[in-house]
Amino acid sequence: MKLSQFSGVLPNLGPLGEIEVTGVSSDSRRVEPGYLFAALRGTKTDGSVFAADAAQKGAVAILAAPGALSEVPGVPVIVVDDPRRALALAAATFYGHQPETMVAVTGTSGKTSVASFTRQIWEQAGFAAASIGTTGVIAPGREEYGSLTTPDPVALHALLAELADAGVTHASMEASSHGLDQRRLDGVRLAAGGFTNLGRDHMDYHATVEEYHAAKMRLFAELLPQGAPAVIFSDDPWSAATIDAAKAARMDVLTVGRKGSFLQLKRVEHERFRQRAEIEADGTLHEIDLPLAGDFQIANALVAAGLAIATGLEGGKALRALEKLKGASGRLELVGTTPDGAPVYVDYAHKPDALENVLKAVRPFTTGRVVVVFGCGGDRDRGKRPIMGEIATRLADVSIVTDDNPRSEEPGSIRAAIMEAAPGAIEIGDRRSAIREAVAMLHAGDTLIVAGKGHEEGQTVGDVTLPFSDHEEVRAALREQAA
Ligand SMILES: CC(=O)N[C@H]1[C@@H](OP(=O)(O)OP(=O)(O)OC[C@H]2O[C@@H](n3ccc(=O)[nH]c3=O)[C@H](O)[C@@H]2O)O[C@H](CO)[C@@H](O)[C@@H]1O[C@H](C)C(=O)N[C@@H](C)C(=O)N[C@H](CCC(=O)O)C(=O)O
Ligand SMILES: Nc1ncnc2c1ncn2[C@@H]1O[C@H](COP(=O)(O)OP(=O)(O)OP(=O)(O)O)[C@@H](O)[C@H]1O
Ligand SMILES: N[C@H](CCC[C@H](N)C(=O)O)C(=O)O
Ligand SMILES: [Mg+2]
Repeated sequence: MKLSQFSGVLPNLGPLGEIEVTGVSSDSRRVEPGYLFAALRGTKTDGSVFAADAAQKGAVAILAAPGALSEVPGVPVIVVDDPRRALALAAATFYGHQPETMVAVTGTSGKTSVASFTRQIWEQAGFAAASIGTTGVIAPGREEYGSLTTPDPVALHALLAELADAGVTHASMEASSHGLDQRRLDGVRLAAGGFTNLGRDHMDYHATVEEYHAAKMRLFAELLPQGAPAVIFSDDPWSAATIDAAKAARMDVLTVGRKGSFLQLKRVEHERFRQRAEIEADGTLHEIDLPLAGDFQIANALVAAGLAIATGLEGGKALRALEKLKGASGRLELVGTTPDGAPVYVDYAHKPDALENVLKAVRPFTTGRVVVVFGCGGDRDRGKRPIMGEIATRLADVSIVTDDNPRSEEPGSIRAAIMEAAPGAIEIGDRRSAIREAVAMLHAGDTLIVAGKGHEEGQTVGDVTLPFSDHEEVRAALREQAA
C-alpha cells in the first residue's frame, strides 16, 4: 500500500505519499525492502541507533520522535509525537482486518482467566472466538504458546487479521500494563473493556502504584470509544478509583461483584472443587454451579460474563455458560491427588496478591496443612520477594522456597531475599526436588500449591531456558508416591 493510505495515522506527506510500503517493523533485524521502520526509544536501547541499518535493509521511510534522528541518507524521516502509537495505528491500517467484536481486560491478576472465560462463553453461544494472552493464542483449530501477555503491535495486528480471515468474529485479549504503556493495543478496535483488580506488580517498570494504575486506565481513557462498556469488578480496593477513571473517560460503567449493579453476587457456597453462586442480573436471580475452585474465579467469571453481555449476549445465556467453564492452564489447576486424597494444584501466583488469594482460596477445604512451593523470578521487581515470603509464612503451614526463573540473577540471593521474611520456611533451590519433597510430605487432608510458573514449559537460568513443567514434575512425584 501507499504511504498516503496511512491517512489519519501519519501527517500529510505530500509527494512522499506515493511511496509504496510492503511492511512495518520497529526491529531493524526484521526489516525487508519496502518497509516502514519505526525508531522507538526502548528500555534497553534506542531504535534510532538502528535507523541506518534499517535503511540498508531496504526501509523506505522511518518514523521517529521529534529530535530523535537528524537525517538518514536516502530515506525520508517522518516525525511524529508518539512513534509507538503511530506504529500501532500503522500496523492496524496495514493489516486491515480485525475480528468484529473485541474486548480487552486489564488488572493485576485474573486477565488470562477472564480472556479465556470470555472466549469460552462466546464459543458456547456458537461464535467462532479467540483469546490472546499470557498462555498464547487459542482459536478454532489453533493453540499456540506466546511469549508476551500483550503481543507487540505488528505481531498483534498480523494475528488479528489472520484470525478475522479465518472467520473468527469474537476475540478477547489481555491488556498488560506494559502493553498499554507501550501502545501495543492502540489501533485495536475494542468494543468493551474489563478491570479485575490492582495489586503490587511490575514495580521495576512503573515508578509508583499510581503510575501503574494510570497505565491500566489508558484502556478506558484512550483506547475505548466514549460510551463503550467498562466492566469493572466492584470489590477490589482499587475499584472506586477505576470507576472514577472510567466515568471521567465517559465510559458506560458496569460493575460486577458483591457491590456490583450490573451483575450482583448475592451468595456463594464453596465446595471442594466447585462453588455455587447466586447472581442477580437485570432483576432476575440465577443459580450458577461454577466448576472451579477459588473465590477469585467467581470474580473472573463475573467480569467475563459482564463483557459477553455488554457486547450483546443475552444475560441468562452468558451466565449459564459459566457452568461449563474450564480453568485456564495452570490457574489453580488440580493436577492430581496423593493416594491419601491430598490435592496438588499448580498455580501461576507469582506476585503478592495472587499468592495471598490462592492460599486463602484453598484454606476452607483443607482440614490438614496447606503446603506451598514457590520462588520469585530474577530480573523482576525485587521488592515483592520479602512480601511473598511473609504471605506464605502467614497463610501456609509449610512453605518451601525454591527457584522460579532466576534469569541473570544468582538464584541463592533471590531465595535469601524471600527467606529473610519467611522464618521456618524450608529452602530447596532445585525446583524438581522441592516438588518431590513437598508431595512426599502430604497426608490426608493436606493441600499442596505449587505456585509461580503455572502454564510455563521452561525454566530460565542465565540465558538458557531448559524444558520444565510444574505439571509434569507434580505428576512424576505423584507416580513415585503411588509406586
Ligand atoms: C521492558 C519491555 O516491556 N520491553 C518490550 C519493548 O522493548 P523495548 O522497546 O524496551 O526494546 P529495546 O530492546 O530497548 O529496543 C528499542 C528498540 O530498538 C529496536 N532494535 C533493537 C536492536 C536491533 O538490533 N535493532 C532494533 O531495531 C527494538 O526492536 C526496539 O524497537 O517492546 C518490545 C516489542 O514490543 C517487547 O518485545 C519488549 O518486551 C520484553 C521482551 C519483555 O520482557 N517484556 C515484558 C516485561 C512484558 O512486556 N511483560 C508484559 C506483562 C506480563 C504480565 O504481567 O502478564 C507483557 O505484556 O507480556
Ligand atoms: N481475580 C483474581 N484476584 C486475585 N488473584 C487472582 C485472580 N485471578 C487469578 N488470580 C491469581 O493470579 C494468578 C494468575 O492468574 P491469571 O493468569 O488469570 O492472571 P493474569 O492477570 O493474566 O496474570 P499475569 O499478568 O501474570 O499473566 C492465578 O494463578 C491466581 O493465583
Ligand atoms: N509476565 C510475567 C511472568 C512472571 C512469571 C514468573 N514465573 C517469573 O518468571 O517471574 C513477567 O514476565 O514478569
Ligand atoms: Mg496473564
